[in-house]
Formats: sequence, structure tokens, C-alpha cells
Amino acid sequence: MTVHIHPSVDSGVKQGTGNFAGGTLVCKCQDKPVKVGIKGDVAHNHACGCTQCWKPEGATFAVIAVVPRDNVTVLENGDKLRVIDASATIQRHACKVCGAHMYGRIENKGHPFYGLDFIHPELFTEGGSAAPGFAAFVSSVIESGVEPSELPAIRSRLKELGLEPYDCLSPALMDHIAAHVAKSRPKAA
Ligand SMILES: N[C@@H](CCC(=O)N[C@@H](CSCO)C(=O)NCC(=O)O)C(=O)O
Ligand SMILES: [Zn+2]
Ligand SMILES: [Zn+2]
Repeated sequence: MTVHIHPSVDSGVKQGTGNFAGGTLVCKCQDKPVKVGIKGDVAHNHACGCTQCWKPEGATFAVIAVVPRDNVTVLENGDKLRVIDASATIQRHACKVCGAHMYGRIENKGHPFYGLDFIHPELFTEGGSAAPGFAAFVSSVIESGVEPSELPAIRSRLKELGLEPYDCLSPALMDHIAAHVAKSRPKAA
């Protein structure tokens, strides 16, 4: 059985240059595409199996990374953007026509990832941004209709690609969340 993860990694994970200066994300529309400028490189790039992140046609996983929100600027055709679900933690600004998610923003100032926007590096017109380094929410692909019996093959393919599979976020990101929660908790008297 061929396991398809995502078109940008299926033939091997392409490493970034290490000095990506930023670029332009362009949606899939032929006519009046939405363009979003990103300053600097992406961080925490990962494959995500959750039901919320945008996946191109036929992909089992999304590939998604973060950038500081101040580094994100809508350049063209921003009138085509809509927020998919205003009540979600990550408000995904997507093209109304082709459906591509251009950036996901957290508006809750108390959230551990406040200040970071989620973007899909495959939409960069330029190559060389930091590569995905792990796979998150792997078991969640079952929620999108993948048979549980396929999970061992999916996990093994992710490992082969060097994308360590986790059923939540990576240990570094889970530690960051826990540290944020610990800091936000009122101190006992
Ligand atoms: N099983 C759920 C998990 C969804 C989930 O918690 N996703 C994370 C990571 S998305 C990027 O890595 C999250 O923070 N979601 C918040 C949001 O999407 O608003 C499922 O599959 O839906
Ligand atoms: Zn579009
Ligand atoms: Zn996700």
C-alpha cells in the first residue's frame, strides 16, 4: 500500500536553506490570487493530521508552520479572505474561492501561542523555507475518515521521512504549553 502524507514530502523532505529571508504565499486561484507577504523564515514546521488544518486535494496531512504575526501582511486581493470559524482558537483566514488557508491567527492574548500565525509553506512562491521536522495529531487523521488499521503504516512512513509522529504536538511545544500554563496559574499562598 502506498502511503501518501502530503505532496511536498511524499518524495522526501526537502531541507531549508537555513537563511530563508521570507516570501509570498499565493492561493490556488488563477484569477486574482490572494497574496500574503511573510518576513523571515518559518518555525516549528510540521505535518498536522488534525481536522482543522488545510490539506491540499488528496493529502492525509497538512504541512503547517508558525511565523510572528507582525511578519504577516496581506498584499493583494484580501477581499477574497474569510475566517472559516471565528470561534476556533486558530482563526483561519481562507480564500473564499479556492479554499486555501492563507494564515491562521490566535486572537486570545492568554493562549500559549499568541503572537504566532500559522501558515502553509507550500504556498510560498519561493523555495528554501525551513522543512517540517515532526508530525502532530497523527491519530486525528482517523477523525477525517482514515481507517485505524492504516495508522501503523502511516506512522512508519512518517518515521521513514524523518517526521517523528506524535498524537499531540512535539515534546518541545507541549513543554512550552505546560510552562505557559504553570506561569499563568495563580501562586498558592
Ligand atoms: N483531534 C482534533 C485536534 C485538533 C487540534 O487540537 N489541533 C491543534 C493543532 S493545529 C496546528 O498544529 C490546535 O491547536 N487546534 C486549534 C484550532 O484548530 O483552532 C482534530 O483533529 O480536530
Ligand atoms: Zn484563491
Ligand atoms: Zn492542525
